Amino acid sequence: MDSRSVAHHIEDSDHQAMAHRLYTLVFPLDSDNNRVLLGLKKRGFGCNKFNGFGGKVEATETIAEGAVRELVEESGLVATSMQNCGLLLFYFENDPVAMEVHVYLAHTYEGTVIESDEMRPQWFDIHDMPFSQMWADDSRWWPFVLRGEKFVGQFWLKADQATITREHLYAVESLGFV
Ligand SMILES: Nc1nc2c([nH]c(=O)n2[C@H]2C[C@H](O)[C@@H](COP(=O)(O)OP(=O)(O)OP(=O)(O)O)O2)c(=O)[nH]1
Repeated sequence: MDSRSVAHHIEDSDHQAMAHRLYTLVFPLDSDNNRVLLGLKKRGFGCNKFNGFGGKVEATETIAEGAVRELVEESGLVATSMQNCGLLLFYFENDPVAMEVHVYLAHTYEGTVIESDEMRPQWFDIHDMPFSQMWADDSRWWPFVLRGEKFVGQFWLKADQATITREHLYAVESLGFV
């Protein structure tokens, strides 16, 4: 069990004991213009989907460090302030390892947006997200972001990694355990 995992704080005894692989997911916001930067994933897991910027947390870094690193690698932006806004847990059919995704909003950042090998960045209106080209769960929890609510979402998926068979999504006062 990864000691950085926060899954044991989630009241779900069936899943607390599972191994959790840690990921980050960062959404740079342009609040003045109500825009968010997404990237079209060009390869690998989630190919051809728009998403925030993130990936696996490496063994030698904290989750927040991983979030900053993945953002700069995939978008060119260096976050100067980030807020942890959500926690997503994905359980795939026939997979003993759950995905634990730490979601952040980047309110300020430096640098220039660049296309990377992995992502083609594009700004979107926060009220007009390309959900048909995003992961199926994203349209469920994005409204929490719009309302400024922190959230925890647990999603159970079929082995096709797309079909949600069950979900438990709720607002939390704090993600202080993260
Ligand atoms: N919005 C959203 N993001 C998701 C979902 N599922 C999921 O893994 N992600 C995110 C978490 C990570 O940011 C990203 C997956 O990480 P990755 O496989 O690209 O990780 P990586 O860059 O380290 O991988 P690699 O290709 O370099 O080996 O996708 C989902 O359902 N919705």
